[in-house]
Amino acid sequence: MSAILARGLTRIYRRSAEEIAALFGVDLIVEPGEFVAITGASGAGKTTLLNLMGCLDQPTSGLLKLLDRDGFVFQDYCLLPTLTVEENVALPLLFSRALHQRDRVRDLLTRVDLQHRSDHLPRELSGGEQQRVAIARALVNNPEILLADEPTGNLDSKRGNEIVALLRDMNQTEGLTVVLSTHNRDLADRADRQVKLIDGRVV
Ligand SMILES: Nc1ncnc2c1ncn2[C@@H]1O[C@H](COP(=O)(O)OP(=O)(O)OP(=O)(O)O)[C@@H](O)[C@H]1O
Repeated sequence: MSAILARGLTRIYRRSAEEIAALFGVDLIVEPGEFVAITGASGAGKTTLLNLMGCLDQPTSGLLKLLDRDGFVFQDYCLLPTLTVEENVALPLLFSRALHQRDRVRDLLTRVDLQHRSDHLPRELSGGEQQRVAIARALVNNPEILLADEPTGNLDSKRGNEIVALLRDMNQTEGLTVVLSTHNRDLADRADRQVKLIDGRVV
């Protein structure tokens, strides 16, 4: 079974009389354990595609099948400012009705090398550190698929490389399926496969 299967996936934004086809007839299969980079110029439809895969948005038409629960990482981290690092990572457990699994949270914070910062607030961390907290949070419910929209977009190239190395490591050691979008050619080259979008279509 594929991790992600999209057939004829289309998303049209309607604003009064205007229609913008952000994504048009996209066919895509991602196999379990793959590491795929979605590339393309600004406005090509990368965010639209990832939002659909993450069920943050609904397609206008087409078919989308997902193997299992997914975790989502945003370009601008989306951490809650008044919660500590540990509380941010534990937050999805609340919604999945799991008890606060302190061991799981601690394990993930160790994995992203932030075990010593668990009591800090997001504003006390650098951008790269905040993104590592966001990755730990996305993984806390043991998803099979990790979706990351420009996870390195706000970071310098050194920090960006560290984030991609971390995702690559999770992919190789735990078989996590990873789909990320990026403008950065070097980062895209480190994926198993690149899927390029031009004007909402896969080329
Ligand atoms: N809510 C919206 N209403 C109308 N048009 C939208 C909306 N969101 C996105 N679009 C349009 O859909 C197209 C695809 O946008 P999308 O954000 O998916 O591109 P992207 O490849 O992620 O771009 P970037 O690299 O700049 O983030 C663009 O033309 C954009 O202007």
